[in-house]
Amino acid sequence: MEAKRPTIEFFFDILSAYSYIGFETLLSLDWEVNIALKPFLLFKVSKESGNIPPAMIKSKRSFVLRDLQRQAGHCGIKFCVPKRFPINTIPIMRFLVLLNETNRIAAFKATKVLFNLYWGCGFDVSIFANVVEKLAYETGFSKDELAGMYKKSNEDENYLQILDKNCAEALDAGAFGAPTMLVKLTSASHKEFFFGSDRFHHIQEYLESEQPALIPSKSKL
Ligand SMILES: N[C@@H](CCC(=O)N[C@@H](CS)C(=O)NCC(=O)O)C(=O)O
Repeated sequence: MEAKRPTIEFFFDILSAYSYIGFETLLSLDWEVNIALKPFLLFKVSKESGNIPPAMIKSKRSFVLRDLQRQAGHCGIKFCVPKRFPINTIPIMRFLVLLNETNRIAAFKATKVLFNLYWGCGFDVSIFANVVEKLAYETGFSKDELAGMYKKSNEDENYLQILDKNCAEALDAGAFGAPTMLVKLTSASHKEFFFGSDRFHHIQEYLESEQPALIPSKSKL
């Protein structure tokens, strides 16, 4: 009988460079876990937790830029500073919510495309025309279908509500930034909170504490 798998809920915003690194790292791990995408809004989570975004503190901003370049290089992830930052990611995050509700695999592919276009190539992903072609190529949807989904996600308030619900869920669990990960072991009744793209070794130890067999022995972070 197959072992039940733990779940990692990945809370992210395309605006967040460390979420980009966290997403790429998470996808590269061959852990036997379920991954649930949880699009949320970094600004809302920062504000409502009383945090100050790192880019607003001068010394932190210059460190963060160097840190991101070093960390992306260390992980073998393409990185560049986008021409426009910050951008309004609400419309594109609403679109990812819709996709995630209707086609999980396409949501993973679209998230990868959007992170890569913004943090890997520097394109302004808040302009749908800049991203639709690449999204169509990677997800298999036509450009018209994607444009229809984008329109629907930004007209139907249900998708904003899901985005807000994801923010509230993360905040309730103690979130103050991104990426936030909530890990649910199969035997646990609670979700364990982790913050940052640089804490996968902690998550690994946590997962191994329950079912070491789900983590290949070569998977040392
Ligand atoms: N050390 C973490 C830093 C993550 C980070 O700084 N994330 C930003 C958003 S891109 C944030 O939410 N910062 C809030 C904070 O550091 O309090 C990592 O490597 O991932």
